[in-house]
Amino acid sequence: MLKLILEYLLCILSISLYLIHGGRVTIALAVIVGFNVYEYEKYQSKKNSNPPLVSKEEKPITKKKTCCGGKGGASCCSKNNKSNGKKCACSGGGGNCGKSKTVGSQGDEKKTTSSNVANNSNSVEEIDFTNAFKKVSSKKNTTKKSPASSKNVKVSAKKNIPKSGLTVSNNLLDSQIYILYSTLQGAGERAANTVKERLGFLYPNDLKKEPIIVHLDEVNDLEDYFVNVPKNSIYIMVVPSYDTDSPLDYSLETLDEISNDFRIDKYPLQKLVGFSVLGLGDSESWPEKFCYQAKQLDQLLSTIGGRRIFPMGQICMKRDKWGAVEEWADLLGETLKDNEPILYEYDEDEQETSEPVVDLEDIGKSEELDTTTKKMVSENSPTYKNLTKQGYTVIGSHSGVKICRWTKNDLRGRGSCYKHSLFNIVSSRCMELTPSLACSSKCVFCWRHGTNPVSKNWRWEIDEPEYILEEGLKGHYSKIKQMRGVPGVRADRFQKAFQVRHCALSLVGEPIMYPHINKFVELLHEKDISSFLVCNAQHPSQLKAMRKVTQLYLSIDAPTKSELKKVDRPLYKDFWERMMECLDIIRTTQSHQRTVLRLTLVKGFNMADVSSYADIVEKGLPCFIEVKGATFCGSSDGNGNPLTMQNIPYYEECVKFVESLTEELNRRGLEYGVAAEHAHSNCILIASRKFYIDGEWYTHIDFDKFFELLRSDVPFTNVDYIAKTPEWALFGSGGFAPDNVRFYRKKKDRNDDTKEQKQENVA
Ligand SMILES: Cc1cc2nc3c(=O)[nH]c(=O)nc-3n(C[C@H](O)[C@H](O)[C@H](O)COP(=O)(O)O)c2cc1C
Ligand code: SF4
Repeated sequence: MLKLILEYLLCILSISLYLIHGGRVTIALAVIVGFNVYEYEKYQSKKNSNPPLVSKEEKPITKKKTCCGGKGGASCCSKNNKSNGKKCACSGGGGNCGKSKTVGSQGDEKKTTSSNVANNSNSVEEIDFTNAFKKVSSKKNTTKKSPASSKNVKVSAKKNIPKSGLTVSNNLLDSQIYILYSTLQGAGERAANTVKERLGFLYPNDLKKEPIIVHLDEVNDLEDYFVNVPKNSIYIMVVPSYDTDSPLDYSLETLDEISNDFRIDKYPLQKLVGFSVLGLGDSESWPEKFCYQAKQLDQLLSTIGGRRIFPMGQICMKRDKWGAVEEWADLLGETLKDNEPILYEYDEDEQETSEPVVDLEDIGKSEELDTTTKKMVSENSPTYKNLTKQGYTVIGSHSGVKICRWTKNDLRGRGSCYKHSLFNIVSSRCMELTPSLACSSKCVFCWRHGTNPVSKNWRWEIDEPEYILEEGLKGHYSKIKQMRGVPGVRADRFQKAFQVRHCALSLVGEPIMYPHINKFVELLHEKDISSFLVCNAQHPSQLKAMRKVTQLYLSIDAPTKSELKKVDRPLYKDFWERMMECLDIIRTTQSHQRTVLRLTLVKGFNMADVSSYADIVEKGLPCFIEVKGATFCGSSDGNGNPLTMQNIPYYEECVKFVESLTEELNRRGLEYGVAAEHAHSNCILIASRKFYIDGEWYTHIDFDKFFELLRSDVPFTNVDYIAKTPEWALFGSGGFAPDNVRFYRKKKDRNDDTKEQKQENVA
């Protein structure tokens, strides 16, 4: 206003002087006035774009952002547009507001983008959703960018995350603390317990809620933990680092995926009150990579919106004393008591991406793999030691072979496994092998859970199939050789055992994940070794691409989405859709194969809903349905297995289940019948009636015919290499082969049987 009056007076003065002096002085005066007005404008705009930096002592200003949200029409944005030449970051729709990306869901007016932080430079804005942190200073909005700062701005704009701010003073002690830990050998668990104990001293006087400890491997849905963060929580992450494959890899992979997933909120951890990471490592043996995974985790948490409330601890397990863990935890506790605002900074320069992953779908191009890719199980890794201790021979870096108890049994003339009764596999000539020790599920009944690597994608070095087969056979034969001194081993069977005829591709992990699975099966067939491939129904594209196998299994561990999630704890979010797709594939593309659905019954988990199982069978129309009671793997040895003996069904319960399922299938017009059994293994076979010829079951395999057909290059189907099911294997006959001697333990009870079964796997 004052400026206008001044300009008005000056104008009158100029005209008067012009009339008096004839123009020269007037021109000079007009130039002076114009210059001053210009200088004044410049000063005002500079003042607006340089808010004072907020010092730690200053109280954060909690005024909300001044953007119109669309209501202010042109006036809101035009000023900023004029001053810096950029679009307004208003998320509202009206007026002249420029369009820009908003973070997360629409209409959440508290969410701001980095660009609105940059543009509304004379306002003070909120930078998170929880009210735990508020932005008090936005960095200066430079119009001329140096190369470094332009890189920053670019990353920041892409990330849409504020670069710095102060938290509001909120009471951290009100939060629920989760201590999430990872471990392979136990130090991580011990450290997490120590942190819990030390923070526990603050409860209930200071801390309102007792800290909760969580083993990351036992979290059913890890993604959910980081996307749908529990309200008012603090995550304290305790993690060791491994330069070999370790369980933490999966957590890092999940966080990395979250940060790159366009479908979900990019900053889900903004809802977290805060986080802190405690890294464990060994700086003497791994000086270059000391606590490197803790650092990656710390950065990833920050990338998806997490706010560090306490500096990352890095503890060397060799050099530092255990007291260092206590010290870190105590300091963290002290910090929680302190309500002073915390400076939050997002430093793009420090953001590193975690391990590159190779999508299983792209694996055909595996030769181009990054040479820095890790080994799945390297020789110096604790996983390797665990596996070898359990009797596995680790082949190369991702395959394993082990002789199962049935192979030993059969060598001693005590009978084969259920696959002998059902399909004619002789256990003493069977090799159990997996080309992928890693799996994409964490099934509750898996005896290996807790020690095998888990991943959705293949992200490791790849061994050649020729090498795996050669070394696998070597490993298997060396274990057979060891049996020569065992009492009761039959010389004829011992001799034949050195010519493997069957390969059960199951053991542990998910064999179809191995990128060269087709080549591997081909090599088996070249050696007249039949192939029994068991898949977890999570990799439809690999299943579709499978060439001929002797028998193709899909494990169906539950008939409904919610039960499947509970039993298999799959890593894939779309696990149900994947399973449905696999069922479609075996009904269509792979219908020429001998297809089997394997149902593993777990009492209290997946036995109740017979009708839903019938839906599954109807969708896949398999040749066979192999129903097997789960075996007890022990739940007390810390393998994360929640099953108890109460979850193991009795044989009669399995029979009842099979009969009702068959009845239901027949009621729907699907022609299936109960064909064979192996009562000792709690295993019963339902078969399609196309294997019931002239009043007799033909569920066995004619292996010679299979190889003959394979070599003839003539297309053939599942009914072209069948053999009659012998009397002793038929349902109701028990399934014990006559040329064997039944062996009873002296004091045999159900628990003894279970102990035995612990050795047996579900191959
Ligand atoms: C095979 C192997 C690889 C390791 N790699 C690293 C490493 O890269 N960086 C590091 O700081 N520590 C490394 N360590 C040390 C572990 O992180 C350390 O011993 C930690 O305490 C193990 O925790 P845990 O017992 O919970 O598994 C490695 C240890 C082993 C056995
Ligand atoms: S049971 Fe099979 S599918 Fe399930 S986790 Fe174990 S290996 Fe994987």
